[in-house]
Amino acid sequence: MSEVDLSGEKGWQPFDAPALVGSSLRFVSGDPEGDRFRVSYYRKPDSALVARIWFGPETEGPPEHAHGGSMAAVLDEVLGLAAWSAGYAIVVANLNINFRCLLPIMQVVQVDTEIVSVDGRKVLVRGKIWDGQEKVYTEADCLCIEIQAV
Ligand SMILES: CCCCCCCCCCCC(=O)SCCNC(=O)CCNC(=O)[C@H](O)C(C)(C)COP(=O)(O)OP(=O)(O)OC[C@H]1O[C@@H](n2cnc3c(N)ncnc32)[C@H](O)[C@@H]1OP(=O)(O)O
Repeated sequence: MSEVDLSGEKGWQPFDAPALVGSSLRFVSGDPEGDRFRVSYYRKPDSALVARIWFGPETEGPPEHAHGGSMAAVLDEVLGLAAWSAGYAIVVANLNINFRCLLPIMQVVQVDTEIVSVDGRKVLVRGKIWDGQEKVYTEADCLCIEIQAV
């Protein structure tokens, strides 16, 4: 497979997910040379977590487009990690996804995240998979629940 450019934008700081949550998180980001997902995480200057993600041929659902479950897996990981990176040790309790447009595979897209609210143990994270310019493929609200860190 050819080189995939997952570089971030000026001012984004690389974010080391395994250093924060451990090496168990391999389903989406565990095979950086593979044919499924390739992922790089960053923090923006406002410290929001952002990801650059390549959906490889093994994520295919509709011909030449990403399987909905592959997008769900990405959103589960990235939005959950956004809560962790903001200081909340959580698991995801509810993930509500709207698929807006078919997402072509074999291209790099971006996941942006935002911590919307914190209410006791409940942390609501919102995110989207988009082209980084204007085209939104998928939007999600993710309810995370704080747990005792393991
Ligand atoms: C570990 C290292 C990882 C390290 C890796 C971290 C990376 C993160 C990215 C990966 C994320 C995942 O995939 S995690 C894997 C997928 N997720 C799971 O398998 C989670 C399975 N579910 C659970 O374990 C449990 O249901 C919990 C922990 C989420 C909640 O159980 P609990 O601790 O008993 O809390 P509970 O009292 O039920 O709920 C607390 C409050 O949240 C509300 N609440 C709970 N669930 C829901 C819900 N689905 N929808 C609405 N509201 C809900 C309750 O009403 C309550 O509100 P109130 O009465 O207080 O108002």
